[in-house]
Amino acid sequence: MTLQSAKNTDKIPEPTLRRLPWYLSCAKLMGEKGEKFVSSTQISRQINIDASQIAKDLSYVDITGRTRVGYEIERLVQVLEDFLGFTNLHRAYLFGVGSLGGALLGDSGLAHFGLKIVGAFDIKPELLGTSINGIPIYHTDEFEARMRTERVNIGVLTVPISIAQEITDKMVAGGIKAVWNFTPFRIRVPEHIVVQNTSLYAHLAVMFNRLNEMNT
Ligand SMILES: NC(=O)c1ccc[n+]([C@@H]2O[C@H](COP(=O)([O-])OP(=O)(O)OC[C@H]3O[C@@H](n4cnc5c(N)ncnc54)[C@H](O)[C@@H]3O)[C@@H](O)[C@H]2O)c1
Repeated sequence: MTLQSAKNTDKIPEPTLRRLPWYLSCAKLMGEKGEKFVSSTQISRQINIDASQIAKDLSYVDITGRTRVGYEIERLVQVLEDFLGFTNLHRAYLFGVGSLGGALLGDSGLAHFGLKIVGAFDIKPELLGTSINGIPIYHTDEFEARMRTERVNIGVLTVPISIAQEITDKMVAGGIKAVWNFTPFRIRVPEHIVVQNTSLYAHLAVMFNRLNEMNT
């Protein structure tokens, strides 16, 4: 008997997509410890998410668990990495090499999650012609020309808020298909462009709120 044999073909919900990387990290860690199988109950204990929720989430990916033993770790890791798009590197450009943009360029972890930043753009003369973590920095005016020769479809936006829309428009006109927006500005894009807004501060607000709840 299998834990679940039929793959769920419904559109995958966003919360599920956000939880899958947690399962991946957990499975990897257990694999490194020499385990061969992992059950949803074991994952549940590690990351404090309901086991039935984990089994439901995993029904969206092409993996079948076995009663009592669970999922084969090696296969689970491979299937999740493929499903999440972490195995084929997505090429990206970054705009705005300031304190946040510079830190992102320095983060080799992004490549492990499938994002390879192949170039960055800024306007500060002292940055041009230099590189961070092997990633070259060019003048923003060079973007269109570079887009014609490099296959890049993601733009990471870390410019000042005042020019967030202007740079987004430039990216889209140049052929960028998805924008990872770190600015607090709600950028407007045509329908076929994917936007992911990310804010560290939003998580901070959740933490403060929970902290207050705990201490009242
Ligand atoms: N999402 C988050 O959690 C988070 C965290 C920190 C900062 N931010 C946002 O990220 C953005 C950058 O913040 P920061 O602290 O790194 O600012 P910063 O001032 O250190 O960096 C901005 C960089 O953009 C460059 N720039 C200016 N005009 C440009 C252009 N036309 N083309 C390319 N680059 C240009 C500047 O020269 C500078 O290097 C801001 O919008 C900020 O609000 C978001």
